Amino acid sequence: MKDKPESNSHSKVPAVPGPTNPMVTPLLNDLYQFTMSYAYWRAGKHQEHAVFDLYFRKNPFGGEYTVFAGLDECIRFIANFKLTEDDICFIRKTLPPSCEDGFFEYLRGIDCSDVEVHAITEGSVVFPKVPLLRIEGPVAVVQLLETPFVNLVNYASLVTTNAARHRFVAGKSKLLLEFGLRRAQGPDGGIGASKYCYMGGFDATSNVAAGKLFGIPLRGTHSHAFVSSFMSPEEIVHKPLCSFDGSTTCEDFVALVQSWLEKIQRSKLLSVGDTNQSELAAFTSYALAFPNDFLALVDTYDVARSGVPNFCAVALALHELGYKAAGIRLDSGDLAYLSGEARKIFCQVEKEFKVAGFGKMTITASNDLNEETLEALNKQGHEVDTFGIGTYLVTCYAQAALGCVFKLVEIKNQPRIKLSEDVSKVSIPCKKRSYRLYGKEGYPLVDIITGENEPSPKVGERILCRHPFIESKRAYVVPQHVEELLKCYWPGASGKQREELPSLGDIRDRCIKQLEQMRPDHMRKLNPTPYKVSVSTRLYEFIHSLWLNEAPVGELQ
Ligand SMILES: Nc1ncnc2c1ncn2[C@@H]1O[C@H](COP(=O)(O)OP(=O)(O)OP(=O)(O)O)[C@@H](O)[C@H]1O
Ligand SMILES: O=P(O)(O)OC[C@H]1O[C@H](OP(=O)(O)OP(=O)(O)O)[C@H](O)[C@@H]1O
Ligand SMILES: O=C(O)c1cccnc1
Ligand SMILES: [Mg+2]
Repeated sequence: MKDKPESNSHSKVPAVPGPTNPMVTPLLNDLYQFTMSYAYWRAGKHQEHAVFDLYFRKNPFGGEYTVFAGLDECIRFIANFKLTEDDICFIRKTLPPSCEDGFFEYLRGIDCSDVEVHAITEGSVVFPKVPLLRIEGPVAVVQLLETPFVNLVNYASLVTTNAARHRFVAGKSKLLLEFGLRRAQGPDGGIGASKYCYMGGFDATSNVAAGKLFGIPLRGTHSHAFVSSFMSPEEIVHKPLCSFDGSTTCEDFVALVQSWLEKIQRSKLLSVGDTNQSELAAFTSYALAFPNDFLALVDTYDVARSGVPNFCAVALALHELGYKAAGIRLDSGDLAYLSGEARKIFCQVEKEFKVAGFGKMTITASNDLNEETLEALNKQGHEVDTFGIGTYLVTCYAQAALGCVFKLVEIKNQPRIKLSEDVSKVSIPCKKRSYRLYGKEGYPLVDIITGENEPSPKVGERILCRHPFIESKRAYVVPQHVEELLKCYWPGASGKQREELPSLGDIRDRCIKQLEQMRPDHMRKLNPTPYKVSVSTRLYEFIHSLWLNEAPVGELQ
């Protein structure tokens, strides 16, 4: 994994760091992209100017929105696109021996300096059929970008959307931690999940490599292994603990904890019996290691009878020395009920021992959480402040893939269409522009796709927005604000101004802001209202004339 800027070997293109994952090279591709490339070359078509759109057809997770992610990695990929001698040698061995040498000479010379990429800004809320990226350039080169681009955008957008959905259910006030590395689909899945869950609105990750690579805040607690590794308090040999301000030293912190446990046990308000002593030893030992960040996993033996009282004894001992404990984690059982029980005990401790703020102790919950369990917890009422979420989040358990596609829409200035029995799969031809039109209340109303050379929609001017395929579906819109969606992120040889690639933090901010800006009925979990995606009248008529032109007329017998 690398993150430092590289000087791109070819002079015409600006320096952009390589892809995060060094496995992302021109060979991370489907074989058919190379065979097609050869066939274009053999036919003398390889330099023909082609335009492709990358888009998806259906929002994931039964929702009505998607967050676009992966653009930064796509631009890193093309900025550094170069086949090595070794790569060319391998392609030569792989293709049939009849393939002519000239093709390999051609491969040796190609880069993406004459490819132009327009894209929607990463972190934007996006909708089906609207191009996320428009890629144009020599057909044989752009063809080689299909698989890597779709690969870089698919999971990135899916998991960012999944994170955004978890954030939506959890609410703004909760802290969300991504704990998925151990369950992610391999190392790249793990790194990608951490990066894109942060982008989608998570606050931190447990993944140390992602913290180093992307500057994502790192957070963590401890596991059951640490608790069960202790047998008794006698195991703790190093017992002194210096007070928070350094003015005194408690020579036997283990005894101090024990004395606090006895006070808790004597309290009528708390009514605590014997607790598990090996658990107490583990907590005491952890507090000695991290007196400023003491957090305990309290569900190894019995949350209410042992884990929470033991935690309170250690936290009160730390408090006596001027420290503030960080909180508890629950990792099994009924999280609504147990978080409520823990909160009651914390409030009783605050009252009994007059420790201001103890009742507000942070409660973290984990264990197979997903949108549904978060929603169930909300319905029941709970006292959890922080959620640690792994498996369901990073594996995108509710939907395995976002069906992004990469379709040819124009070649040599000639619009192309892909027809299908399934109308939703018919591609929208031509090199296009797209706009988001905002209404009176400030919400986005509709996205409209137009031909490249049509005049743009204007604020205050009524425009007819048509469903791309269904004639009867259309609406007039008078936009209060118009935002052009596709921006130039890689100018190729066009000389256009290149958009800066924003930092991960800026993309995350954009994502959060865009999600908040959506009309609530598009965002709700149950039966959300579809957001409208439309085309201009001119594009509508053009699509349908091309459709009729290309579709053979059947004959009934
Ligand atoms: N109050 C609740 N409402 C709905 N779902 C909950 C609630 N509390 C916990 N859950 C979820 O219920 C599931 C419980 O998991 P499981 O049946 O494996 O039990 P467990 O508590 O993990 O048991 P074990 O002690 O064996 O680890 C988890 O997915 C968890 O997120
Ligand atoms: O549940 P997830 O959403 O995937 O979150 C991550 C899980 O990983 C850890 O334990 P692990 O699951 O490895 O052990 P456990 O099965 O004993 O809980 C942690 O305690 C969480 O339960
Ligand atoms: O820090 C934690 O509590 C953690 C990290 C990864 C997985 N489960 C829990
Ligand atoms: Mg678990």
